[in-house]
Amino acid sequence: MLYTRNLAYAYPNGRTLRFPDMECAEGNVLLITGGSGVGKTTLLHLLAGLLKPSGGEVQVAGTAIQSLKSGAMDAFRGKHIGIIYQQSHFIAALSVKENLLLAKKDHTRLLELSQKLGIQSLLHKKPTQLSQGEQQRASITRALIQSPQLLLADEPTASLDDDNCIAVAKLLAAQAAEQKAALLIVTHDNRLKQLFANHITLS
Ligand SMILES: Nc1ncnc2c1ncn2[C@@H]1O[C@H](COP(=O)(O)OP(=O)(O)OP(=O)(O)O)[C@@H](O)[C@H]1O
Repeated sequence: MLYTRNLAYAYPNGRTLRFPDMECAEGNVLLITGGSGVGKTTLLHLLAGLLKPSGGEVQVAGTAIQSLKSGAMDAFRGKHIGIIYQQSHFIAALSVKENLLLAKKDHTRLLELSQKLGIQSLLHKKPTQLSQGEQQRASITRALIQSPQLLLADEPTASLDDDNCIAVAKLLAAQAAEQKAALLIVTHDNRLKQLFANHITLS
């Protein structure tokens, strides 16, 4: 589902970041950890096609995404890749439900996912009225609504307490497995190492 070969990225006037080769099959989880500044966010942006690598290859669902032009990349991302950020970036003036329907106007799917993720009673609320853990569950719902084949999660548990951290991470993995999505979690949160065996540390 996801694999990379010889992936590298050079920021203008910066050093070249080189990443170990990685693979993640559908339904599986790959955890990427590493300290501040090692390139976790850069890697996630390369895998999402938000940055073009200066070298190497990223394959998602059989497509070498580094070769796609920007319009085609945007369309590919919308169809195949769901991204979950540490901060949920919801529009404050809209309800949670309205925010989630912006991702895809599919009421049936939204209802089904909200029940699974236990947020159906929160849909009418404004995002700021949700706790951090609830916001993360809403973010996961938003990423899942398009049934992506690749789920990328950037520090999804960093702002959560231990109980919520484990609950959110397990929920994310369970949903990825159920939908046969490959799940890649990029984090400096060492608490997640106990949950996921498939693990690469960047340095
Ligand atoms: N726009 C930029 N221009 C030049 N260098 C950059 C830029 N963005 C990031 N870098 C450098 O690239 C390296 C990797 O940054 P990145 O943000 O990917 O690390 P990270 O592992 O996500 O860090 P953190 O955990 O602190 O968020 C760092 O050395 C950083 O200084």
